[in-house]
Amino acid sequence: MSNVTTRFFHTGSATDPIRLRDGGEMEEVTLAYETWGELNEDRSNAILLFHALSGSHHAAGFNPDIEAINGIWQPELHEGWWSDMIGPGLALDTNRYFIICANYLGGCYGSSGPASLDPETGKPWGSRFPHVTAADQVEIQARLLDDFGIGKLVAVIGPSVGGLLALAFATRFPHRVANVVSIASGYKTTVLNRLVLFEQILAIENDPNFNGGDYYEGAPPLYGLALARMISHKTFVHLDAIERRARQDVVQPDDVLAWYRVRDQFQSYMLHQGKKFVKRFDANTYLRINDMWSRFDGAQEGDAGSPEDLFARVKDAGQKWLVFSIDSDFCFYPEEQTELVTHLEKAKVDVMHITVHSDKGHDSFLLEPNLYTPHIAWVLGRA
Ligand SMILES: CC(=O)SCCNC(=O)CCNC(=O)[C@H](O)C(C)(C)COP(=O)(O)OP(=O)(O)OC[C@H]1O[C@@H](n2cnc3c(N)ncnc32)[C@H](O)[C@@H]1OP(=O)(O)O
Ligand SMILES: N[C@@H](CCO)C(=O)O
Repeated sequence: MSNVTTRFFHTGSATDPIRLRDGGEMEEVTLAYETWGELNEDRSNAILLFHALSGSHHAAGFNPDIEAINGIWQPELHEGWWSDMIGPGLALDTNRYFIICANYLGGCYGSSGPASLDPETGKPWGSRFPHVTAADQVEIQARLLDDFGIGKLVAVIGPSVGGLLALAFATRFPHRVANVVSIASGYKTTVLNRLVLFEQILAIENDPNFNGGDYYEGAPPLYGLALARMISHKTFVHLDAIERRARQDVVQPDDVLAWYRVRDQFQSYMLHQGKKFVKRFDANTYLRINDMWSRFDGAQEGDAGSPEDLFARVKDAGQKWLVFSIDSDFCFYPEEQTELVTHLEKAKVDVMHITVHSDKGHDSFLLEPNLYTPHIAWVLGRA
């Protein structure tokens, strides 16, 4: 895949502000996004991809212009997170499809977010950046599709938190999408997941530099954000995988996070993940997306009275679903993922459920896309 560059979509105005479901209002919203492939003449070959928690719009190829939050070059930012999935002849075949991926609202990779400048003050939004729900996210991205003149999508695809957004899009705009691919995601965030996310909120908000979210003129809450990542990372990678991945030869014994000196390769590995993460991510963005994820309930996001009501509209629209669950997932537990399948089956929606057997855990979709490509290619091929 050749170089790609970030594009920007602007929407909203003083007379037509973006109204968010929690009451927030924004006069102008910017979405950073990338596209791959060509939109055909009747605009009928588009696929909308939703990225996960800390991902960006840069899903494939090499993008030289993604700026990390601290302005330091981060290799993992410039390489697409799904380059093995998107490209000529790949599952998301750019010879056939036009793929779009946007950095979600509240993000820190170019879309409007807490670290971006409030047009009214010329200063970073910080604590004043509004809370954004999954429904808000897909309403904004539907505007991006309108701007392209795209009516109905071939598919929406989302892994992890992106899978929640794919569900929200498919149920809020049931007639605007033919196929839905949900990967390692679910229907409703469980109490356990909300508690894990709550610990991450506490880690960030109790950082001495947090300053209520208004830290951009001083030292950022790196300790809290690193700790939040360390809490979450254990859910992204299968616990056995951590033992395999934590190498002895790169232990950094003098490495400390605040006051703590690592004692073994496992602590050193986890500390490294935290320290690596804070170079590319913003704490306020983490809190906004964490909040969106924590409160996710498919029926609520779709303004439906029940899952039955919600999926009845999916059935009526004739959507086809492909749901992947990962048997070693500690982030979206398999039972969370199968709950989605159960609702779809009860509504008699055309759904194919694939359980991926992987020793990698939740991030299997990042590390071994080859386990997913044949099924996705088949589903899209029948479109
Ligand atoms: C769909 C989306 O939008 S998601 C896109 C978001 N992108 C990501 O999440 C990418 C970041 N990756 C991850 O978070 C996931 O861990 C994975 C599973 C995708 C792989 O992460 P990686 O960090 O690439 O691999 P891994 O978890 O094995 O860690 C390897 C790193 O740990 C280091 N390491 C290994 N053992 C130790 C140790 N004992 N002490 C210190 N460092 C260690 C390695 O040197 C390596 O360092 P590097 O990352 O600087 O090269
Ligand atoms: N590890 C990936 C997937 C988590 O959902 C991320 O940080 O976005």
